Amino acid sequence: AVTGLSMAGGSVSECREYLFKVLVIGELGVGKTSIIKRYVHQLFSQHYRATIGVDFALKVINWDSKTLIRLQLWDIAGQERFGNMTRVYYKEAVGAFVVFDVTRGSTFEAVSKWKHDLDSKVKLANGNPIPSVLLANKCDQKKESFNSKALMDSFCKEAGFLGWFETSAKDNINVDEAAHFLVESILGNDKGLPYEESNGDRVKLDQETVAAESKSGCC
Ligand SMILES: Nc1nc2c(ncn2[C@@H]2O[C@H](COP(=O)(O)OP(=O)(O)OP(=O)(O)O)[C@@H](O)[C@H]2O)c(=O)[nH]1
Ligand SMILES: [Mg+2]
Repeated sequence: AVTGLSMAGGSVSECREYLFKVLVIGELGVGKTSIIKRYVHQLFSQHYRATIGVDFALKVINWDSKTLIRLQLWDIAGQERFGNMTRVYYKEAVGAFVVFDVTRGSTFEAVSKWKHDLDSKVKLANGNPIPSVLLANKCDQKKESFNSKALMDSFCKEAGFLGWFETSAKDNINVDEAAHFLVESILGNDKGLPYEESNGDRVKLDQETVAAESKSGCC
């Protein structure tokens, strides 16, 4: 199962491996856990079980022939509601999704608070806010209060989001696209990040995980 990596032989040293900690935040029940489950495991469940505290998931991405990205997704319970623990959870994150539910206007109104909580508690090494993307989730459903595209664009610009996507964890709409967009922005900020590691020993250590979680090895 590890042929992809073993065969690479001498060229392994040309690979780059990144570990990116990415936060998923937003109000109770907006679909944070569901989006992650869809993205990482291609699964969806109608059943709602509130996350307690924080959960984790790992997505290994063969970004291109020379780049392997390990995306560590931090699924933070909506019931944390920008409390004291969020400071601990946000530590060293390099990107974030803020999620709201298009069927519940109140969850959109809370977006600014989550964004403010994020920006006040975590920053890039250069002092800039970490890249963040807004997700308007449950777009398979009837929208209660959902702004026009133009309004969403200007809201994002004002609030400091890099962009926004209408997503559905249920119907698998825009989940991969949103993740790709965020990772691209994070990679654009990569210079000097402490999380970058060149391949080498690290790859050997992680061989089994990589082989288990991705269809083909990096490089
Ligand atoms: N129709 C529809 N339902 C969704 C979608 N995403 C999530 N749900 C449902 O919404 C409910 C809440 O989803 P969760 O993913 O548990 O929400 P959460 O944001 O993790 O909630 P907390 O952990 O409490 O913060 C569940 O019943 C899901 O099945 C979606 O895209 N479409
Ligand atoms: Mg959850």
